[in-house]
Amino acid sequence: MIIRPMIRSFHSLFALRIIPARYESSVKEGVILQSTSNNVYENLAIEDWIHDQMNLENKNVLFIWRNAPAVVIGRHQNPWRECNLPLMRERGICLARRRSGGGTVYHDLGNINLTFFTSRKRYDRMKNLELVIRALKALQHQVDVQATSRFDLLLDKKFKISGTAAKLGRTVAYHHCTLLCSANSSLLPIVLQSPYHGIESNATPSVPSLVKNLSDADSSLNCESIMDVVASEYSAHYNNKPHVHLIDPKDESLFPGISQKKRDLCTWDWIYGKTPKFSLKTTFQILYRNSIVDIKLSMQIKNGYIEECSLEFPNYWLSKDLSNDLQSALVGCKFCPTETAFFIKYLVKDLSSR
Ligand SMILES: Nc1ncnc2c1ncn2[C@@H]1O[C@H](COP(=O)(O)OC(=O)CCCC[C@@H]2CCSS2)[C@@H](O)[C@H]1O
Repeated sequence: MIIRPMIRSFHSLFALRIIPARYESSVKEGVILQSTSNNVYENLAIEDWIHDQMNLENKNVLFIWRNAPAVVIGRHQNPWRECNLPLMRERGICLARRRSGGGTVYHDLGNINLTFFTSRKRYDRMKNLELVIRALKALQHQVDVQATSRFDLLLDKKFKISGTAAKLGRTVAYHHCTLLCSANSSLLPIVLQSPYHGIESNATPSVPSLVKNLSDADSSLNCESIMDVVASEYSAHYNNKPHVHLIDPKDESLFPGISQKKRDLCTWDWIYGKTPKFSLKTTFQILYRNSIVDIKLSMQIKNGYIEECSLEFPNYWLSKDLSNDLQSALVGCKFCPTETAFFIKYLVKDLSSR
């Protein structure tokens, strides 16, 4: 039988200072927090806050959260190589860079995220995944879910339903994973396909897999029931009554400094600027006075800004001086392929007509 966890507001517990007194007394206790927000930056800010502010020497925390459509890249990844940014812009899908390493995943309300916070000493990804598997089996005992050596969860030995990443601090650690319940599985591979070619970089590449939703295996495996059963299993592990504390990541009184953490995660400098240095080599064509002109472009991009740029045109078409002017106009600009291509086409036409 599944015991539905009791859902409480976390606010009163903190206000009464019950949390520090009670939960810091024993490692045997696990606190379950569930976000009331579907904003990816707010939820990632909660992870940062817990990581930076909570003393996890004697307690563990499970944070349960879901986001509106978003693509979440790893700390050391290149967004231009990992996803379809123009399509995401068109569909209003957010891009977020998380603090943990690893590959790129797609989130929407059909995807659950689970963050297991512990002291660094107690960090154990396999134990957490085993807990998730026990929870899924409690809902549907025939479901075939197994953990792999790279900490993915596979359904029927073939389809990925969960990806893992982690952040190890000096004293605190967290392991977070996704769980695909009823996400938009036709949009997922399209959004994670970059339209750009010619990017060379040492950034962490993602490892694409065939994915499937748990609800396709059995309709009882929906987001609500899975969040409940994971919470119950987590509580059972600590012999606690299952209590899920609802938290609002906008609540500065509960999480002092959280708004700044969210702002940091939303900045261009974090999302794009943290991309490891990379180069782009490409060719493109522009139509000018009824003829097609081939242009070769080569760039070095550092911290998201164009550091070096070289453009090759047919000599008869644009003088060396004008071509140099164009290259230096691009150096120092933020790298944005759509804007950069537009800018080059516009300036090239302008310069060549002089
Ligand atoms: N939501 C989701 N769940 C599982 N697998 C996914 C998902 N989205 C995409 N994918 C598949 O995984 C690969 C990338 O696998 P790869 O192994 O490269 O990366 C990961 O798994 C990272 C997991 C990060 C989990 C964090 C938890 C909270 S915030 S994000 C991608 O190309 C798809 O094929």
